[in-house]
Amino acid sequence: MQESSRDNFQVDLGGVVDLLSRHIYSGPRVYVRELLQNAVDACTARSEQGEEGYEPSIRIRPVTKDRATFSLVDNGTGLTAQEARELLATVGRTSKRDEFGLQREGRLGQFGIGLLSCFMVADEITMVSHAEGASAIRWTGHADGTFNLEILGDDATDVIPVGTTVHLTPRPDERTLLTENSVVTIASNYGRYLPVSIVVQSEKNTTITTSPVFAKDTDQQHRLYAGRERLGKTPFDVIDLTGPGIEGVAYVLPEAQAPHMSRRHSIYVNRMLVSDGPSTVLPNWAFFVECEINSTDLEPTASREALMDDTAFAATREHIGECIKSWLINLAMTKPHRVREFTAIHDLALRELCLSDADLAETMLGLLTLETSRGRISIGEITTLSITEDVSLQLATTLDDFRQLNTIARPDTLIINGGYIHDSDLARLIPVHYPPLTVSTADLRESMDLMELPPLQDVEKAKALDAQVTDSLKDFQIKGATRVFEPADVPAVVIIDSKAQASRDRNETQSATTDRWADILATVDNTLSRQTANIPQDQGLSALCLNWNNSLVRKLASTDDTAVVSRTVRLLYVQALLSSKRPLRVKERALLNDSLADLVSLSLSSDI
Ligand SMILES: Nc1ncnc2c1ncn2[C@@H]1O[C@H](COP(=O)(O)OP(=O)(O)OP(=O)(O)O)[C@@H](O)[C@H]1O
Repeated sequence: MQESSRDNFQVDLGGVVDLLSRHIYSGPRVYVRELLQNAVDACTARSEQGEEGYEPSIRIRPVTKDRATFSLVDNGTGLTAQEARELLATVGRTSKRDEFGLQREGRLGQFGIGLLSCFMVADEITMVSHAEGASAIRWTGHADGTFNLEILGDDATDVIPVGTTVHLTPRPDERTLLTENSVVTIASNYGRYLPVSIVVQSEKNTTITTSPVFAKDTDQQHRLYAGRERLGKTPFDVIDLTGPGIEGVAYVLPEAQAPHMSRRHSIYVNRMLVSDGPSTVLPNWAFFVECEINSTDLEPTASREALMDDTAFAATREHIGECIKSWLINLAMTKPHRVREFTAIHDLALRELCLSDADLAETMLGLLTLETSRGRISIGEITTLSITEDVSLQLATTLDDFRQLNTIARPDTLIINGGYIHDSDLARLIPVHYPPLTVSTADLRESMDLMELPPLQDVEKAKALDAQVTDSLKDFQIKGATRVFEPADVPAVVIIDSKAQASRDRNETQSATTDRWADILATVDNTLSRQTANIPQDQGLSALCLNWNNSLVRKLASTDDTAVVSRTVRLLYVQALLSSKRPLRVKERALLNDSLADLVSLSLSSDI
């Protein structure tokens, strides 16, 4: 026969108390927060009873050289003996949840463990409490999981005001945390915006509570001042974040901010500080603000040091994002000069924002600037140019392509540099927000094909010159391609395709590195050369385009002295490389030196 029985789990109370008090919280300083929380909740409960003239208040008396005990006094509801037995002595039992297990509105606590945090600083917690109409009690809890409850007589009850006083006698190692300075600092940190007056009473009285910067009646001047206190500089502006279940401000940073640097955001729940550091409650792109918010919807975890990542969290995040975007749109509409200042400071953030939000892009895109073949101009100016001058917009997707295309751009084309972060994506938004404009991807080969050829009567001369260029520069795999382009004083431009560029880089590294690494690079280069061997030579895009408009080039085409042509071509190649801002490789530096030396000796021998 099978036997079965149902038993309760056995709980080692001392172990549970130790676990909860020492391991759920980040450190012992949170004992102040947990006591404040209980005191505020008790005052809130008493306020709800509608007693006339009731003024909630919390007073803290830190330890001093003459006072060995820390006390926190509230004039809240107090506890009856029955409640003390049930609520204080039962771990996990709380009065702050309703019959459905939901946290009561406006309460800070909900888990029934907060009081245990006091065991991090003291071995004993004593609570003297008096609830209206009941006898006062003295409850003492011990870290080993035991407690004493004493019901006080009428004489004592008569002189103890309604409310609760918690007494803690600190362990010597934690005493500092219960002295005046620490208590003021910790209480201000967590409780400065709490809705009940808190005063620390010691040699002097220090009022902890202050009106929150995000309170409805705080004017903008005061908010800017609070921002200066916090950031150390006056914020560019302060954005109001008030909405359903949330009150708050976002300080717009007055200086550029690296996107990867996380800012400190202070997040309060029911006016008690929960998180004071980087937070994902702000969208990633909002790295140009620092926030102070208070929510009635966000839910702290049991440690009260983090927030649950739930639907309220997502809604808060969305709300904050929307407020910041509306502020920007409003600024763009009403204060164009301010938005230009903002753009100058937080350019990168704005670029990211426009890419992630179509509404914002509709208003802000025109303000962003892009580098173009006509200099750095705003997208608004680019679109105006395109419409008024019938200029076609072409996007160079790499910096190198832009540099090359820039030199050969036709007057009816505007080349946009998409080589910097976000710029290609932003240029591609132009047709979306400014139809019917189009932006095509610029193609080096096509652009070269579109360049004008020399006039018919000069074609043969130009072809011969091209052959000489190809021969003079065969070591560099550059072919000659004489064309007609502006400006006439530029004799040559060099066009190098990305594969050729990669090979240039490998060759350079090969010549400057150790034998073993050079061997590896040589193998890579040979393999790649074999792979591209089937591509017809004339399809390679690396070319030196000589400018038939340039008198030196035309003179060169009429010279029979092949040595002079070869030297000049090599020099023109190096000059073109330098003016396209490409660094010279070892081989190219040698070529420059040799060509100059040749020219010097040529001119010396002609002098003799
Ligand atoms: N100062 C006080 N005045 C009246 N009742 C109190 C006071 N402090 C504690 N209590 C009672 O003791 C209960 C347990 O308190 P405890 O701090 O352990 O948990 P909690 O505040 O309910 O929840 P949490 O763990 O989230 O803080 C409370 O629910 C409350 O009913």
